[in-house]
Amino acid sequence: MVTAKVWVLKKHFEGFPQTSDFEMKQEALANLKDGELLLESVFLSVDPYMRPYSKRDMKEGDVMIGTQVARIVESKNPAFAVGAFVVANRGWRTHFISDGKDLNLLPASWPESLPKSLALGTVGMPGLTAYFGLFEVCKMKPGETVLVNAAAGAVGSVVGQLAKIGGCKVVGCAGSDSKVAYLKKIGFDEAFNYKTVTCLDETLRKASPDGYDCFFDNVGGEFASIAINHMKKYGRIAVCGAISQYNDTVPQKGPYIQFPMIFNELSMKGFIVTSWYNRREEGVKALLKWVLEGKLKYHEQVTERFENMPAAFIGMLKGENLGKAIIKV
Ligand SMILES: NC(=O)C1=CN([C@@H]2O[C@H](COP(=O)(O)OP(=O)(O)OC[C@H]3O[C@@H](n4cnc5c(N)ncnc54)[C@H](OP(=O)(O)O)[C@@H]3O)[C@@H](O)[C@H]2O)C=CC1
Ligand SMILES: CCCCCC(=O)/C=C/[C@H]1[C@H](O)CC(=O)[C@@H]1CCCCCCC(=O)O
Repeated sequence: MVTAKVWVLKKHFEGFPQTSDFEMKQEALANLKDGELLLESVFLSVDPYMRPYSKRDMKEGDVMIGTQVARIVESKNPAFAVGAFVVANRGWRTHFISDGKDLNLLPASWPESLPKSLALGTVGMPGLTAYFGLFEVCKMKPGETVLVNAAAGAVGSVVGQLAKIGGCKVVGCAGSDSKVAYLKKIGFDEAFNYKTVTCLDETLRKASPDGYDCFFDNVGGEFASIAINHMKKYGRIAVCGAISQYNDTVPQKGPYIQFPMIFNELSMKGFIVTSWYNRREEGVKALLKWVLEGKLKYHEQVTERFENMPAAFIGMLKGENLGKAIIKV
């Protein structure tokens, strides 16, 4: 019999999550029935959505939501071979049993040279968010200027590089000078540290005096309220995330967006990447190809050991990650 370690939400987060809000427990797994598989998590993902979705969907005592890359260690299902790797959505667990229906096998063509953890990042949900958000929601066209915030993270770093692949000028911001240096290294035309600029309005104007055609917003709040005034006529805003608001205990005021929306005839669309998953294969294929061609660079912030998941999650919310935050079990 296998015993799994799991992290549960001990206490709903109030403001910024604390390690004391989590509790590690053990779960005894039953013996496999026909049609079932036993899997072990190899890499787990910590993502910003876990903060707002925990409040909306979870109750205290539930296992934390989340995805993993897992290896099949035992199989009583002929469709799944022992040793194969899958992406699963089974929460913060070291081991679990599945009937196979909720698993996505890693493409058979997954190159040996690439870490399988990329299936949780650049070639997974965050990369697909950048791909569909930029090409379908922003409807980015060659020659345009794209603005992206949280640009050195899992989604933002892909957004910037896809904008360059698509023939655009890209401006990005992040919360440290070393992240800004990374953005320049991976091809951003302009990059700045939003925490140290004296005037965001002036910085955005200087980075693109003619304004922005596309704004890929990962942050919301005050940044978005200022950036909206820098959109060009018929500009498009993809509302992807609002991380600056996830830990608020008192809702922020504003923004009052009507004037720039009307004067510049802007389009603003919120989206959830899974709505595009009928085209998931297309997205994964394109992202994998660009990674293999060296056109799409990746960086992972790998935290060792399952025991450190809460710390990795809190660290990601604080901005300690460059690229995708991953836990290696
Ligand atoms: N709509 C959708 O389908 C999806 C939406 N998302 C959203 O995309 C956004 C980015 O996610 P992801 O790439 O996974 O995460 P990241 O890898 O970018 O990690 C989060 C980053 O957010 C930045 N951040 C934290 N607090 C603030 C703040 N107050 N103001 C500005 N930046 C902040 C930090 O970077 P820094 O050092 O720069 O501050 C941190 O590293 C999130 O808002 C997420 O919810 C993600 C996936 C799917
Ligand atoms: C105001 C909240 C904005 C959150 C934006 C965000 O980060 C959305 C992320 C989703 C992404 O589009 C695809 C996902 O898988 C994320 C949502 C995951 C929900 C988990 C559902 C619970 C479960 O797994 O049991």
